[in-house]
Amino acid sequence: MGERYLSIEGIARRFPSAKGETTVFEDLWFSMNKGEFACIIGHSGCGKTTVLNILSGLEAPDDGAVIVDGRAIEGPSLDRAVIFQSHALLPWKSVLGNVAYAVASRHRDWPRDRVRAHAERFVELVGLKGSEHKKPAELSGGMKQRVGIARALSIEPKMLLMDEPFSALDALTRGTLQDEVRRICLESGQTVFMITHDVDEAIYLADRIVLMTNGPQACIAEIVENPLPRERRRLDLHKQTDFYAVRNHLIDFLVERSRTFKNSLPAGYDRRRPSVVRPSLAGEPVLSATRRSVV
Ligand SMILES: Nc1ncnc2c1ncn2[C@@H]1O[C@H](COP(=O)(O)OP(=O)(O)OP(=O)(O)O)[C@@H](O)[C@H]1O
Repeated sequence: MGERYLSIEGIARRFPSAKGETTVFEDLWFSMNKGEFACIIGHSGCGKTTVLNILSGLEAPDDGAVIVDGRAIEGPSLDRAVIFQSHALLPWKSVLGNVAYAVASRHRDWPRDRVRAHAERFVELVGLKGSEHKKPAELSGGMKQRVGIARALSIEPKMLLMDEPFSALDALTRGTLQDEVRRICLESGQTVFMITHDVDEAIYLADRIVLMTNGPQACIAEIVENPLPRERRRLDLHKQTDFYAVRNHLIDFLVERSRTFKNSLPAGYDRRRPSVVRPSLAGEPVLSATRRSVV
């Protein structure tokens, strides 16, 4: 990690509404380095999916820009793969067929056997070897989500964009897939931006957690740096010294400060530089701040 990969620069999104126009969010600033894993947390309607759509290139911001690898996003790119909560698989194609379809779109000059071998590698990576000839209708929710993950990973994107990818799964499958995605992302050095409502999931997966205030006119309240060591195991999280410090901080934000934050902004608050906080049992240091204190 280290080199800057993505910069969100002052983006806003507005939609027509009964009152004329609603600003969902405005003046969002956030940047990510290559290989970083960021989660975004905020209440329903604050605009998380809209931000992700803008990062994918499916939507354009009304103000501001997103720069990736030095260039403004102007549309979708195979460099940025999206994993949705619903799997969006092609129902008439097999597991392997769904993945191979993505590979063939990425590598139009590859012969069929090379496409197939590449797709097989990713089907195996997500633990679906043996089910490669099944159609989506024959798969459980967890298996379908694995196909979606294999399909996104198979095009070897520079960035993964994930919209609550595990939320529809049972707890056991969710945990296993979280482990696999974390391992694969760490090994591949992919940059990941993920939406989640699950505080524990964010603490397990993310290097940094972006906290959005409630909408409309949502903004980034704070960037939370994860104090846990990067080498961490899901089942040991609760034994980590700072786990409860960061967990309490996130829950406190969701319960209270996401609602009140905008009304208590100090004069001169600079949205370009939201506070950076690293919760710890040893106190709660604000690493950089444009406001005086963190509750
Ligand atoms: N195409 C659209 N036209 C009009 N309003 C829209 C459109 N897309 C999103 N919105 C509105 O923008 C707001 C933010 O939507 P978005 O789905 O980004 O929120 P979210 O934070 O992802 O919510 P959730 O957590 O429930 O998925 C909502 O009020 C939604 O109704």
